Amino acid sequence: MTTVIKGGTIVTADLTYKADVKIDGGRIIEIGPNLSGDTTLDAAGCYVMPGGIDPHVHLEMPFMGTYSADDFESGTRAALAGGTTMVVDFCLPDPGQSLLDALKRWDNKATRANCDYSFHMSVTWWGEQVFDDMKTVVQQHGINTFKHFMAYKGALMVNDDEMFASFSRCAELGALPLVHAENGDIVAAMQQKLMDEGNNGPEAHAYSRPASVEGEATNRAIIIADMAGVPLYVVHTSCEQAHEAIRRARQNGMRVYGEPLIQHLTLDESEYFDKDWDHSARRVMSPPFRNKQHQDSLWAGLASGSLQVVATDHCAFTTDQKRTGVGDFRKIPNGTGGLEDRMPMLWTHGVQTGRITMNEFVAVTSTNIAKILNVYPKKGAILVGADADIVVLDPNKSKTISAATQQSAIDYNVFEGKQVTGLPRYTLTRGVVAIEDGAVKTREGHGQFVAREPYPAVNKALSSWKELTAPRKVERSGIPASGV
Ligand SMILES: NC(=O)NCCC(=O)O
Ligand SMILES: [Zn+2]
Ligand SMILES: [Zn+2]
Repeated sequence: MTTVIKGGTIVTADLTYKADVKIDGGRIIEIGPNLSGDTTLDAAGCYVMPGGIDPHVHLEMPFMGTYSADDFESGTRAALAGGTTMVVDFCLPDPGQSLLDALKRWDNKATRANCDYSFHMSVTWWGEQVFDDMKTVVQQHGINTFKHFMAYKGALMVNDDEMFASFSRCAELGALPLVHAENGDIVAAMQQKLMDEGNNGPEAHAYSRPASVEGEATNRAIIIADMAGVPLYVVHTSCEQAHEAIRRARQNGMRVYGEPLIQHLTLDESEYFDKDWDHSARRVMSPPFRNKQHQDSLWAGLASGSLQVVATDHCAFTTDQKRTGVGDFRKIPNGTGGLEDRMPMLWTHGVQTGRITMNEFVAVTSTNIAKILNVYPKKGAILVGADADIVVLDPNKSKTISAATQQSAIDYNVFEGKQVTGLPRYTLTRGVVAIEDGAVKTREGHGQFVAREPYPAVNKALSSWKELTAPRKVERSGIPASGV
């Protein structure tokens, strides 16, 4: 059974042209004019683009004494409704737990996914078992990325020596380390100080995590990665200080990638000063929202290429869950939603305002991360042979974002009331129509795990350069006698 997407304009990271797209067996089999098939999807007036890839989600995440409310079913349904066709979640081993045991749990949770997915592995503790498991994870489980939390002291945080050991192991295995970059020691001290002073509301969450603690940690992670001879991906880059460290490293020839979130690009710190406790607490996430100057820096990074990916860090908690932190902001579960809204918000605030082009939109929502994760062109491309993960975006279709009509399981939306234009007419996941003009036709369990090979090229280049420039003993003749 073939499907043809007819009459649209194909928009990829580097090309814009009119053509039809023919699909069979979940893949693109032909691109060209006047194609016909068993089923026709009308794309007149629409842009036919690679489906979005969100490389940063936490579905049913065990965190801060609870679980994030969207699981792989509701989370991937929300993703598809917004034009995202692949998500990457973070497998989180408990302290002392083997990486492989943790992975079994994540494999079980993900069986309900409506779209394709993959996993990053988190390094939450260090020891011989983790060292050994990392190899198995890369070589037998299709995971080539390892996440390190520099924050959440006493829980997920790892120290510099552990990071250096893990980054070095990544270098050997052809894997890419990821970091949540905030100085966890300073955050913990600032949190205590604020509480001691009676500053216990959600705004204190933001006060305890200023941009400088993110900038310092980003720079430190970059130096550690450089010493280990490995590329680095910095998740949820929210401020100029972190962006500046990434920009400088890239100018110095280091392979460092930065990932702003749609929340940081479009929402600011004023949300934390709202008189309504619930309103502010619902927006508590780490790093917190910043001011307009930081937002301008992030937008400039996307336009100039110093930042490469827009994600969501979708980690949604209900109002009831957030209320655990009444009287102590440290107990408010950290995280916000965004999976359904990333693409429409970025189209509206990025493409429509002229901050980024349509092609840059495709690059930062799909193609760049497909390349970074080593799944291009299976994902992130409109090419013959690629998976038919496609969004047919209608640039004239509008809606007002509202919790009342969203797919996410939570009872509010941080973008509530925002008007967005540019919505999917169709979202296809491996050739199957999941969204049709707002109607949700997702199939629970349709999603498949996407295995990712290690990266021979980048890591080989870095290790060759490292070897070439390594310190060498100077051989000397006629060494003078010791002066003692
Ligand atoms: N970002 C956040 O506040 N929650 C999710 C966990 C993380 O990514 O740090
Ligand atoms: Zn994080
Ligand atoms: Zn996260």
